Amino acid sequence: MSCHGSGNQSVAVDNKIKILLMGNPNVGKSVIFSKLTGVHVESSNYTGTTVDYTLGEINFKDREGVMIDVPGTYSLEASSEAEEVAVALLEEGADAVICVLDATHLDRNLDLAFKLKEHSIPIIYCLNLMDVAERQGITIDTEKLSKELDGPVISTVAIKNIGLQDLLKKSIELAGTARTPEPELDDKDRWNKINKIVDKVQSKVEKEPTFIEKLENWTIQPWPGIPIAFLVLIISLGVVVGGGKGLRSLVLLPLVKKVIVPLFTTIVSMIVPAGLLRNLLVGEFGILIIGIEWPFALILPYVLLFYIVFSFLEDSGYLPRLGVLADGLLKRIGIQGGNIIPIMMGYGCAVPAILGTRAATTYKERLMVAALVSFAIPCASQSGAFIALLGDRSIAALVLMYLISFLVIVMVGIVMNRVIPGKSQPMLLEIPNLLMPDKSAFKKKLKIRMKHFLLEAEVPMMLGILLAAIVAETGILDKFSIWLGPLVEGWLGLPKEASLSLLLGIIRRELAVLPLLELNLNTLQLLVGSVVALFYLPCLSVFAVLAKEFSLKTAIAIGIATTVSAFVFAGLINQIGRLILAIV
Ligand SMILES: Nc1nc2c(ncn2[C@@H]2O[C@H](COP(=O)(O)OP(=O)(O)OP(=O)(O)O)[C@@H](O)[C@H]2O)c(=O)[nH]1
Ligand SMILES: [Mg+2]
Repeated sequence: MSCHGSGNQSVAVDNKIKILLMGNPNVGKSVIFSKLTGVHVESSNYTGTTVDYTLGEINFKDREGVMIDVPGTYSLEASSEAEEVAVALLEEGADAVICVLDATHLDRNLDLAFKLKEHSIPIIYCLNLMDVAERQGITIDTEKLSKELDGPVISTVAIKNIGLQDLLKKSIELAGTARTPEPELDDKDRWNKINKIVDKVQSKVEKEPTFIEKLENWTIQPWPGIPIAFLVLIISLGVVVGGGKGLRSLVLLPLVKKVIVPLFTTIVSMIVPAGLLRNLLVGEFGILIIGIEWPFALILPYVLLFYIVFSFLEDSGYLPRLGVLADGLLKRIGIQGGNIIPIMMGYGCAVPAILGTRAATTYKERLMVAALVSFAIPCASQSGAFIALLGDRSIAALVLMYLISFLVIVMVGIVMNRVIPGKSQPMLLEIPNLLMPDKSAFKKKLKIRMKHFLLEAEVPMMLGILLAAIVAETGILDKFSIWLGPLVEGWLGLPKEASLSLLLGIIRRELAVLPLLELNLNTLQLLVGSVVALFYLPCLSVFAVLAKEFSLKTAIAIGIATTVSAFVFAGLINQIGRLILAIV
C-alpha cells in the first residue's frame, strides 16, 4: 500500500505501529523508505526532493506497521510548505521517529535531533551515508554517540541496503515505549552540547583530497566552475540533441515510416472502406500514422535522452552547484540560487517543477518560479518538437529561440519581482557531496519518468491528433482558419493551416509545434511559429497544478499573460524579420 498525502490532511492509521522517518533534507530518508516499504518514492541528490509525505507498509516478523517518508527539515519552525508538512506530522504523533543523520555533517544534523528530543516520541538514530563519511576519512564511534543521545544508533549505507533491517528491527522494538521529553535548550547551550558530542565521538584523518573532493570545490567557484558548467551544458546538449537526432533518423523514423505505417495502412485499407473512418485512421492526420510518428519517432528519443542526462545530473549532486554559480544572476530577478532546481526541472516537465517550488521559503518566490516555468521554459516534449522542427533547418534559429526564452525569463522575473508584494528570503542552499549515481535507483527513476511520460503525454497527444484528423476531415478547420485569418496570416505571417497548431496547443504544448512540420514553412515562419508555441497556453496538466497549488485566478492570469505574450512576441519577430529581409 502506498498513499501520498497533500498538505495538512491527517494521517489516520488504525492500530498499526506508526513510524516517522525524519531528518535534514538530502540525508537518504526516501531511499531508506523505498527499501523498507517497497514503495518507490523519488530520491535525488539535493535538498527538498520530498515535498509531501508518503505512507508505506512495513512488516517485521509478526508485527505490522506503517512508515511515513517525511519531507526533510532543518528545524521544527517551518519555513517552507514542505517543512510545514513535516512539523504537522510530528505534532500529530507517532509510535517512533527514525531520525536520519548524515554522517558527513553530524553537527548540523544533531541540531534537529535535539529538537526532536523535546517531544515524547521514542527516537532511533540512523547514521546514514557511512560510505561517503569513510571516503572523507570520518569515523564515528556509534556506541559513544548512542550513550550521548540516550537512544539506539544504527549505522547504514541506505543505497546498498546495509544496516536497514537492523534499523527496522530496533524501530519496531522501541515503538510505543515511553520517553520523557527533554527540556528545550537555548541555541547557545544546544550548540555547545552538540560540539562537545561531536568532539567526543567523531575523528577525522586529514587525507590528500581525492579527485572528487577537488571537483567538489572547483564546481562551486566561478573559476573553474563556470567553464565546467559550460562544458556540462555542451555535453548535455550534445547527448540530447545529437543523440536524439541520431536515434530518430537512424532507428525510429525508418522503423515507423518503412515498417509500421505501411503495415497499418495495408491492414486498414483491407478492412475499412475508403471514407471518413479510413482517413481518421490512416489519412493525412491519421491516428495510426501521425499518431505513431509524432509521439514515438519525433518526441520520445529527446525525452528519453533528456531524462537520462537530467537524472544523472540530479543524482550526482551537480544541480545545486549550478545554483551557487547562478545565484548572483537569479538574485537580480528576485529569486535565490536554490530555485535553479525547479527551473531546470521545468525543462523536463512543468508539473513536478511547480510542485518542487514547495521547498522555496517565500510565497513570492514560489509564485515567481512557477510563473517562469509556465511562461517560457519549454518542456522536454516541446523541446523535442522544436529540435525536430528547427534543428533540421537552422541550428541558428533553434539557438535564437532558446535565447528569446532566456531573455523573456529575465524580463518576466524583473517585472514580477517589482509587481508581486513581499520579499525573497535567503534560502539555505546546501551543497551535497558529489556522488556516483546509484545504478538501480537511476534505472528505476528513469523507468518511472518514462512511464509517466507515456501515460501523461502520449495519450493526450494521440487524442489531440485524433481531434486534428476530425477537424481536418470535417472542414471545421477551414472555418476556424478563416476566423483566425487576420491573426495567423496577417500579424504572424503564417499560412492559414497553422491555425491547427493553435487549436491543438490547447491540449499539449508540443502539439502547438508539430503541425508546423507539415507546412513547408520558411525559416522566419518556423521561428515565428516556434515562438508562438513557446509562450502559448500552459498545457492542461500545468493549468491544473497551478490552480491546485495557487488558485484558479492565478492559473487563469498566467494563462492569459503567456498567451498574449505568445502573439505579441511572435508577431513582432515576424514584422521585424520581414523588415530585415526586405532590406537585405
Ligand atoms: N553514497 C550514498 N548515497 C546515499 C546514501 N543514502 C542516500 N544516498 C543518496 O543521497 C541522496 C539523497 O537521498 P534522498 O533519499 O533523496 O534524501 P532525503 O532525505 O529523502 O531528502 P529530502 O527528500 O530532500 O528531504 C540520493 O542521491 C541518494 O541516492 C548512502 O548511504 N550512501
Ligand atoms: Mg526524500
